[in-house]
Amino acid sequence: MSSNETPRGPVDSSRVPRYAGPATFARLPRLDEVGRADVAVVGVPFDSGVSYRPGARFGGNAIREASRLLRPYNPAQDASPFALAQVADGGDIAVNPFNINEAVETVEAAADDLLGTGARLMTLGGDHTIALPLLRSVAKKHGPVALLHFDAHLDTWDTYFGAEYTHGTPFRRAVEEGILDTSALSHVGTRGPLYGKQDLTDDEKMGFGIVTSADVYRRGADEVADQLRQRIGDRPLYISIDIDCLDPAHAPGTGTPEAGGMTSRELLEILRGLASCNLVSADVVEVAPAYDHAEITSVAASHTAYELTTIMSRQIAAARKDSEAK
Ligand SMILES: N=C(N)NCCCC(=O)O
Ligand SMILES: [Zn+2]
Ligand SMILES: [Zn+2]
Repeated sequence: MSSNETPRGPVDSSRVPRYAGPATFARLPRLDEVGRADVAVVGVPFDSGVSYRPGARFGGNAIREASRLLRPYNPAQDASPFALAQVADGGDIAVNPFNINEAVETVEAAADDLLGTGARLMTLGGDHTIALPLLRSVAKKHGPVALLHFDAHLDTWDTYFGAEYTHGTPFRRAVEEGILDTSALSHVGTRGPLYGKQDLTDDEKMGFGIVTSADVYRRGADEVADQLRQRIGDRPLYISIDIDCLDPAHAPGTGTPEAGGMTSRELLEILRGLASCNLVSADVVEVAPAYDHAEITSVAASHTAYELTTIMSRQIAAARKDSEAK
């Protein structure tokens, strides 16, 4: 979209019932209908990297279905994300479910193509394995990025059954590959049993800071967001959100649930507190709808993606305004 074109927004739900027609994210146009997008929402139906319950391959479409009720104005950020920038649904990246290495390559190549058009990515997973190829692609464009990782788990383990690419290992690979800015790495929402204390020592050596789920409860969302914002500064930021960062009460539909998690309100409030960060792309992963009830998890995931999309749209609009003023 050039600067003077009006973005094409969602279907008007006061004219076409919101439950009618095929679901795109937030009832937005498809990418092929608008040509190019400032923010491309893409699904990655891949769950061959999971260690426990499968089913996240259906997560992207469940989030799209649950996103039918999103409305165009976001009062929490005082912004209309789909009017500020062209946001469009780029459909799914077709990845090989039988060959993880090939799937990882396919995700990276598809992300390269989309980022090459100038779009930022809002990816709907899929299991957490896919964060690695997404980060590789983002780092090709921006250099090593700051990472904010919301998850019950560290996902910095080494291997499972000898496999390097799994949903428990993407961030160790990313650190090894030098694609993360190790001065600004944080996990948020971490909790639950580990294999040993060494897991934490290794993680700290990689450069991660940890805000546990109990820290969020004790200190509150605003203080946590302030601390994270200071650590991130103006570095290019990637946010990866494993929906299991939420308590199973708020996100039962996921593959490796852990008790004692954040509420969806806490997650959304922390994200809103990060609105001034330079968010270059983001993912929401690990929604496994077969374990969900009443779309609890996919509704939470759709609102999470909506906040992230709003942050990106606001920044795109602000950058456009800046460059027009010059
Ligand atoms: N990324 C997610 N959701 N889970 C990782 C769990 C790895 C394990 O089974 O130890
Ligand atoms: Zn997790
Ligand atoms: Zn994870």
